[in-house]
Amino acid sequence: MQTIAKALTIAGSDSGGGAGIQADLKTFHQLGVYGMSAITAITAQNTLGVAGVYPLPTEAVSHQMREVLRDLGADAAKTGMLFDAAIIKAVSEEIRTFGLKKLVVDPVMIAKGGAKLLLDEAIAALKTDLLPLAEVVTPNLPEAECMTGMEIRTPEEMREGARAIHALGARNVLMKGGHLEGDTVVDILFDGTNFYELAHERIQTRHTHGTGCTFSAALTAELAKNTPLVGAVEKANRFIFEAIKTAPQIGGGHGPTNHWAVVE
Ligand SMILES: Nc1ncnc2c1ncn2[C@@H]1O[C@H](COP(=O)(O)OP(=O)(O)O)[C@@H](O)[C@H]1O
Ligand SMILES: Cc1ncc(COP(=O)(O)O)c(N)n1
Repeated sequence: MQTIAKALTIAGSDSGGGAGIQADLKTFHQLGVYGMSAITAITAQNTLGVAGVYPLPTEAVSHQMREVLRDLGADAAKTGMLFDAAIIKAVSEEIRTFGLKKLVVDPVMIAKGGAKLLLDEAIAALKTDLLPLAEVVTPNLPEAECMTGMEIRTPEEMREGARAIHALGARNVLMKGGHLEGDTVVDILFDGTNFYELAHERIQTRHTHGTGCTFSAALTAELAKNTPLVGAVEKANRFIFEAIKTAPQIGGGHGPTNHWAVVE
């Protein structure tokens, strides 16, 4: 009998359902992976923005991870919104204890509307505690700038930024290019030796809430299914493209993407 692949998301709850834990679980499910969660913070938000952030006690985060991992186990895991240094340290410790190898770190910092999902005091812990545990880290350009102190405005600067983030200890860096201008969106994967470019047409839309979460969840799901890294990144790239293209157009602001997207 074939056993089902399992993935764990360690992230914040988005009451609006388009980002965070909700986007991750929907994406895992759509890609045929059993989804589990450890919630770090509850946000009160919708497509117009984040109205409130309620972090959970550190022990509540560790406890969820321990209960899930000691019983069900996870073939891959991802982190999203972690909010503060204490949560990052607690999450890193559980990842080390359970020896989770296929870890995708989405270094969520600021929501599209501008709300802080990671405190400034947590950046150092993100770099020193969590990044060295990452199989892949998936920064967008502002996050990459924050982690490196570099200005990243061109594809060449994206490559330099990826090198600098790789030097912090992540085994692979997937630099997302959604924040650059142009008709084409280029994401760049760096494995420490080679660069791989993934390019697709830029879709003109305001419905991009949770794109980073959905992309990293798709990548995690593929890794859980044992898809090799480059193939997993390609599949996640196609999934987010299709999800943005067929977004359900709901809510008065930045609406969610289509978590029912189908890619071969
Ligand atoms: N307008 C768009 N058209 C097509 N793909 C997009 C668009 N915006 C983002 N993407 C894709 O969605 C993913 C997330 O991109 P990005 O916007 O850079 O990150 P974040 O959502 O973390 O800010 C990337 O893989 C990128 O290729
Ligand atoms: C709980 C939570 N986690 C992450 C995001 C980032 O969302 P986006 O990808 O739209 O910046 C969010 N808005 N809320």
